[in-house]
Amino acid sequence: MSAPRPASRDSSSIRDLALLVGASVDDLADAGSVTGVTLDSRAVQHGDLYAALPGARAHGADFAGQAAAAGASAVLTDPDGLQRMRADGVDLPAVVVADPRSVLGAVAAHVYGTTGQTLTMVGITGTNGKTTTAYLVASALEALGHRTGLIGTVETRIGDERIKSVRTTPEASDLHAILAVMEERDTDTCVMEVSSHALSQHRVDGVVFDLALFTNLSQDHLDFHADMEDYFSAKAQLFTPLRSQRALVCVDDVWGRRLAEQSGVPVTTLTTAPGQQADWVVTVGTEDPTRFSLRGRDLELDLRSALPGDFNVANTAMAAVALLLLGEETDAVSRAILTDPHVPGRMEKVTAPHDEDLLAVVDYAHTPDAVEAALAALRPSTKGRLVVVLGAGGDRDRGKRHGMGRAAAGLADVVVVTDDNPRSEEPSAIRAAVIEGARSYDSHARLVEVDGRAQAIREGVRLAREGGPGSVVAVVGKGHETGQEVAGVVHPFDDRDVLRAALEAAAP
Ligand SMILES: CC(=O)N[C@H]1[C@@H](OP(=O)(O)OP(=O)(O)OC[C@H]2O[C@@H](n3ccc(=O)[nH]c3=O)[C@H](O)[C@@H]2O)O[C@H](CO)[C@@H](O)[C@@H]1O[C@H](C)C(=O)N[C@@H](C)C(=O)N[C@H](CCC(=O)O)C(=O)O
Ligand SMILES: Nc1ncnc2c1ncn2[C@@H]1O[C@H](COP(=O)(O)OP(=O)(O)OP(=O)(O)O)[C@@H](O)[C@H]1O
Ligand SMILES: N[C@H](CCC[C@H](N)C(=O)O)C(=O)O
Ligand SMILES: [Mg+2]
Repeated sequence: MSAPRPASRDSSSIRDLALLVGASVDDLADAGSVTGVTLDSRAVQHGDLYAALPGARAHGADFAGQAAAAGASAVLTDPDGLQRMRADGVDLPAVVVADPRSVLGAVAAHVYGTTGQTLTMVGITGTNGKTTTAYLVASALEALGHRTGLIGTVETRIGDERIKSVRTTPEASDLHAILAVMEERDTDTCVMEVSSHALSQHRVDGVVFDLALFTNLSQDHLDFHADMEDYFSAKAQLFTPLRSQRALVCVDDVWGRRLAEQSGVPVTTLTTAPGQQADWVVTVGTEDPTRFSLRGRDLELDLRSALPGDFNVANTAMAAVALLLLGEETDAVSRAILTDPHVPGRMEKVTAPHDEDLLAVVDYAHTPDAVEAALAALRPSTKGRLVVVLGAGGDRDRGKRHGMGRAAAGLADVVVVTDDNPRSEEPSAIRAAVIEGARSYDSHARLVEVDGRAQAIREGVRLAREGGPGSVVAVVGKGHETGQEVAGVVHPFDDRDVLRAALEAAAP
C-alpha cells in the first residue's frame, strides 16, 4: 500500500537537493523541481524524485523508464544506476551519489519539510514487544488527550485514518511523507517501531527521536544480520546522539545491560528480573499476575497490565515509564495505562457464538523467545491440555525454526507443526526443521505434523477439545496477518477467521 502524501507541498529545486547531498550540479542548472520522493517505481506520482537504489534482487534504475512514464521529474541514483538508465534511454535529470540510500532520509526530509520541531518522536526497538509497547504508549497518550500518530508492523494511524502496513518501519521516503501528513493534521506525538532492518538501511535517517526504547534482544533475523553481535549493533545505533536524545532500556537481558552501559545518550533503566538493579524496578503481585508495582528512586506506582501474560507486564511498565519521561503526571499515567489498546493478533482471544470451555488464542510469536513467553503466559490458564499450532516463515532466519520447535515442545502438551508463510521455500522442509527442534526437547509433548495451516488449526481445535474442559489452543506466528505467502503468491488467510470457523464447525 502506498504511503499517504501531505496535501500541501512546496517544490524543492533539484539543484538544491544535489547541493544538499554533495552531488555534482554541473548538468542540473535548469533541472526543475520535485514535490515528492519515492523509491518504488510503482508508487511514483507526478513531480516525484524517483530514488533508483541498488538492491539484492534488482537495481531500481532498471525501473526508471516506468518512473518517467508515471511522471517522475528526476532520479536519485548511483553511477551504475546512471549508466543503466541512460542505456535504457531515460533522460531525466539525475542526482548521482555513491550511496543513494544513505542520503534518502535527508532528501525526503527536505522535500517534505519535516523539520522535527513540531512532533515529539518516540522510537521503539527490540526483538519482541515493539508493536505491543507502541500501542500501549499511543493509546495511553490518546487517553491523556494527545493527538497521537502510530507507525508499526500492523498499521499506520494518523488521527482516525488507518493504513495497513507493508513493513514494520517504512522506507525513509515514505516515513517523511507520513510525518509531514501527521504535522499537517496537528499530531503532537508519533510513536513508532524501529526495526533493525530500518536502522541498517537508513530508513529513519533525518529523524531524531525524543525518546528511544529498547525492549529485549533474542534470536531473529540472522538471515539479514551476520550474527547476534551484528544484530545488536544495528539496534544500538538508535541509542546514539545522531538518532535520539535519551533512552529507556529494559535491562532484563544481557543485551539491554550492555546497551545501557555503552549508550551515547542519557539512559533510564527498567527491570522486571528479580535481583536486577535498575532505575525502575517492577515487582509482580503474588495473587494477580497482572498487578505490579513500579518503584523508582522516590516514587512508587501500583499498576495493572490491561493485557494478559507476564511479558505484557514488562511492556506495560516500559510504556508507563516512557509516559513519565515524556512529562506526564504520575496519577495520569496510572490511569491512562489501564486503557486496553486492543493490539491485533497479540494474545487475541477468538470466540465462537456458543458457550464453550475452551480458550482459543491467536498470537504473533515467531521467535523462540516469543513462543516461550506466549506459552508460559497461557500455562496458568490451562486446566486441560495446552495445544500450540505453529510453523516458521520461509526465506527468513532458518536458525530460529529449531528454537521455536524446541520452545513449543518444552511448554505445550501437543505441538501441531504446520506452515507459516513458506514464501519461496519447500513447506515440508521448514516443517522438518521445526519438528527437529521439537524432538530435541526431551518432553512428553505429542507432536503432530499437518500439511496446510487451515487443516492444522482445525486439528488443533479437535485435539484441545479432546483434552477436556479448560483446554487451550494457541495459534501462533501470524497474528494480525491477513495473507499467507506461498511460492510468491499471497493468498487471503487470517488465523482469527480460520480459528473461529474451526470452533464453530467443531461445536460440541
Ligand atoms: C531485506 C530487506 O529489507 N529488503 C528491502 C530492500 O530490498 P532490496 O534493497 O534488496 O531491493 P530490491 O528488491 O532488490 O529492489 C531494488 C530497488 O528497486 C525498487 N523496485 C523494485 C521493483 C519494481 O518494480 N520497482 C522498483 O522501484 C525497489 O523499491 C528497490 O528500491 O528494499 C526494498 C524496497 O524498499 C524492500 O521492499 C525490501 O524489503 C523486503 C521485501 C523485506 O521483506 N523486508 C523485511 C525483511 C523487513 O524489512 N523487515 C523489517 C523487520 C520486521 C520486524 O521484525 O518487525 C521491517 O521493518 O519490516
Ligand atoms: N516483552 C516481551 N518479551 C518476550 N516476548 C514478547 C514480549 N512482548 C511480546 N512478546 C511476544 O512476541 C510476539 C510479538 O510481539 P510484538 O508484536 O509486540 O513484537 P514486535 O517486536 O513488534 O515483533 P515484530 O518485530 O515481529 O513486529 C507477541 O505475540 C508475544 O508472543
Ligand atoms: N516481522 C517479522 C514477520 C514474521 C512473521 C512470520 N509470520 C513470518 O512470515 O516469518 C519478520 O519480518 O521477520
Ligand atoms: Mg512489530
